Amino acid sequence: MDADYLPFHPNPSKPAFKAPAGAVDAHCHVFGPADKFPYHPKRKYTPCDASKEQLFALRDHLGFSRNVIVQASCHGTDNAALLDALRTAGDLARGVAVVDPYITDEELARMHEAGVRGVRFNFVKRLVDSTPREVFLNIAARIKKLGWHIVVYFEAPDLADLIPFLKQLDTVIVVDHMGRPDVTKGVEHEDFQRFVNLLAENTNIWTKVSCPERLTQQAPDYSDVVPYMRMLVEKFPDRVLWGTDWPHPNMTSHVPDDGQLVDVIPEIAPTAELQQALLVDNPTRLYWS
Ligand SMILES: O=C(O)/C=C(\C=C(/O)C(=O)O)C(=O)O
Repeated sequence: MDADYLPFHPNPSKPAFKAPAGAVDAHCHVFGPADKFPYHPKRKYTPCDASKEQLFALRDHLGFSRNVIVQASCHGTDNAALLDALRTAGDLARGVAVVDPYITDEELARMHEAGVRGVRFNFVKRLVDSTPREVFLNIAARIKKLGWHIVVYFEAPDLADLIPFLKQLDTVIVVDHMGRPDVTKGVEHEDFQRFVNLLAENTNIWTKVSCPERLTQQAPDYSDVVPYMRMLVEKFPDRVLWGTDWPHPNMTSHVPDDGQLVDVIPEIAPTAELQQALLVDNPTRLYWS
């Protein structure tokens, strides 16, 4: 593992919040183990191993029922670790893969059979080299027949430039981590309002209200991120997802306590109805329908 990154919490607290039956951790990863599932040679970071067994034990510890496992850049387009975890979990997990344009229809079908229901387009420059937009459009066309959606990961300064591309995608689009707003600017700043307006004007665009641990300027207190998460839950209650982001790659400020992350949920989704939509109904509609 890269020396300057922190590992995941070895002993996360038991959350006080009781998740509703069927609750989904809709953004998490499996990494390695490297001796079985080596990391991609072109990766920009090397994480600590984080196994499917550890992920599923965390799911149970946090009182959740299901996972959506997302391919991370450290494994590139080698989805073997993801597919192995999906095949172990059966109906308790679904996946989001990263594919290249040369993938065969047979491999896509095998991924669907294993539980993959989307692909991820990563635009975060510290994580990946840039991919030509036409390559992504080609992949988007390839996955339509499978009914898959597209997860996108970008940082707030890149949003304005990405909007015309996003509008070319006629599937459901799920934005990771609220498009990573700069929480020092406030929810009314034009940058975050640009993101809010994008969802208001495009009902095919969803967002994960996740990663306060990455966005906060006052770790491990996440209160500066809660207003952003809550605004999106209240404005778009049927188009939000929540995830732990375990095992929290590339963290340097602190080691997030996954139990504490779960206990943020009632602050951002203050009613049982909002919690049901965020944790059960929305992920079920997108990944288990
Ligand atoms: O895990 C996350 O969602 C966030 C990060 C990494 C990735 O998503 C990835 O490597 O694909 C990050 O911000 O470093």
